[in-house]
Amino acid sequence: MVTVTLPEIRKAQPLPETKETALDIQELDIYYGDYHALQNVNLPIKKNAINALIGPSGCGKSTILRSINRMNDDVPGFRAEGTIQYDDVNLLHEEIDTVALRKEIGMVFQNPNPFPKSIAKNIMQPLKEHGLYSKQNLSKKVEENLKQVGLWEEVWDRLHMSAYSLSGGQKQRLCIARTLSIHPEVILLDEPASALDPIAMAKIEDLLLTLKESYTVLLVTHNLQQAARIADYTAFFYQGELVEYADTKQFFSNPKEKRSADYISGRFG
Ligand SMILES: Nc1ncnc2c1ncn2[C@@H]1O[C@H](COP(=O)(O)OP(=O)(O)OP(=O)(O)O)[C@@H](O)[C@H]1O
Repeated sequence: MVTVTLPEIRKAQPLPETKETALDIQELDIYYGDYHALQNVNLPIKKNAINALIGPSGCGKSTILRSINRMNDDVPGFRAEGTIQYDDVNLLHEEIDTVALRKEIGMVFQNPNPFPKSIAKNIMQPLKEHGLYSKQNLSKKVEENLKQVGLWEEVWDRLHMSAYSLSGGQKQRLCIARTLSIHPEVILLDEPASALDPIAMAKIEDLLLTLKESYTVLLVTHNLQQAARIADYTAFFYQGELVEYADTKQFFSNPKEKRSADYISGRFG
């Protein structure tokens, strides 16, 4: 019999907890003026995994996404202390190039916000802006991107129609395709399916499960069932504090903190 040691098994098939960290949030404090919105948050965002941020309204979930992408820089009174480490860069460094940052770390919002252009141009525009195309391969790239989000079959014969003619779920998948077109490493999604019907939501969830093979996914969701269904890791926030971070199965089946148990059983929030 061939025996395999534990380290060998780990090497062959990484356990979820041994996944590499894509973004490492360390001692993060966020202020809006005098308001201390996030307090000493330490959280690893795992590579090639779906990382869910959950918690009641106002607990700071969107603030984390917006801080990673530096979208709060212009908010009056906003201040961030601590580190968000990405490779060898602290994303909070004041001299960071936010255009380059947003190419590596893309964002998808709650309400689908396609450009007021044709379906094809929604994909072409970022490709052009980032010099990622040649005339010969532009339509091929559009096709590839739309296939990546399962939209090609639905829209191939109306690529030149306005993106506004799509359904809500289709618009959201187009926005995800647009984000993917410039090859980010990390995708931040702020409640991407909360405005959608259950079928469109299921398509987004299936898509995220596919995307995690190639990308790191950081998902803010109010929907606990969604986090339980698709997230590999779950972080629960309450009033600006990270209460618990765990493997999703463990978090929902055996939370360590009373506040987590109360929240997932609907006793508050
Ligand atoms: N631009 C801002 N100026 C002042 N305070 C803000 C600003 N944005 C957020 N806050 C405050 O920071 C806290 C965290 O807000 P945030 O939007 O991150 O919460 P959230 O968990 O994403 O909430 P929701 O689930 O309702 O979107 C809240 O108390 C909010 O009022």
